[in-house]
Amino acid sequence: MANLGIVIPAAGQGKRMGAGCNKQFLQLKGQPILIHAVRVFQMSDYVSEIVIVGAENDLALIKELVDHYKLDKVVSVCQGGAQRQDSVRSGVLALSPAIQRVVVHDGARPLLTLKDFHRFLQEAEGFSAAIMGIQVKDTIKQVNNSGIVTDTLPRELLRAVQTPQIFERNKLEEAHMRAASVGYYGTDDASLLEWIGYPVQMIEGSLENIKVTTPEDLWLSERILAMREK
Ligand SMILES: Nc1ccn([C@@H]2O[C@H](COP(=O)(O)OP(=O)(O)OP(=O)(O)O)[C@@H](O)[C@H]2O)c(=O)n1
Ligand SMILES: C[C@](O)(CO)[C@H](O)COP(=O)(O)O
Repeated sequence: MANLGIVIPAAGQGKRMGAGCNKQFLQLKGQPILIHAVRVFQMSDYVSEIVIVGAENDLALIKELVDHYKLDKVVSVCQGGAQRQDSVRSGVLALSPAIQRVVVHDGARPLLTLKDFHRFLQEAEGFSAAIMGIQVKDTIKQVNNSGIVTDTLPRELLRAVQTPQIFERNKLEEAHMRAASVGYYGTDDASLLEWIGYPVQMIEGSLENIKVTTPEDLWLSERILAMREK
């Protein structure tokens, strides 16, 4: 399980947050969201290196934060691309050749605990690709372009997918390269392996491991952190 490489995509624009800056620099309990997201991997004995992928204009600030918070497992802060997938691809290529297993985790998911990460690693052992996801609580319907419901999907088979996602490095690289060569885009990394036909194992995630996407997620994140302090 040791010798893991971590890729943190953090090169988004945070448009849905509407903060006028990259949402990952907004503070949660006095520290940037991005730092919360990275720290869990800095603390894990299974992790040997971390790559953070940032937007061109954010690279200097990310490097300053890495120094300030003494994140000495961060081996590279590299430039991302137009889509999340382009950013992850750059990050994977920046890992050192010794890394055989890669974990991808959104820079906008600051609430993953070390305990949940280690449980995930344990349950992912033996699988070439595994992802965190949670059972959906609502009924999910499919609609057409006019908003007419075309299907009610079987809820027991549905999962809302999170990160971390773990992969054998050669399969992740292959999937990213093949997708890039034909311009195929997926909303997560696992979908690229699924597209090729590789199996991906689902592992139970955590309700608290939310992605900070819209302003109410910030409020919820503060509440979750406050609850953990009790
Ligand atoms: N070109 C991109 C787009 C997204 N991300 C990262 O992927 C994660 C998940 O993306 P999301 O929450 O959608 O972030 P944004 O793209 O910043 O949000 P929005 O779509 O609202 O602009 C974030 O950590 C984000 O920084 C990235 O590295 N490179
Ligand atoms: C990878 C992800 O966090 C899984 O839920 C999600 O798909 C990222 O999507 P986004 O549109 O870039 O937020």
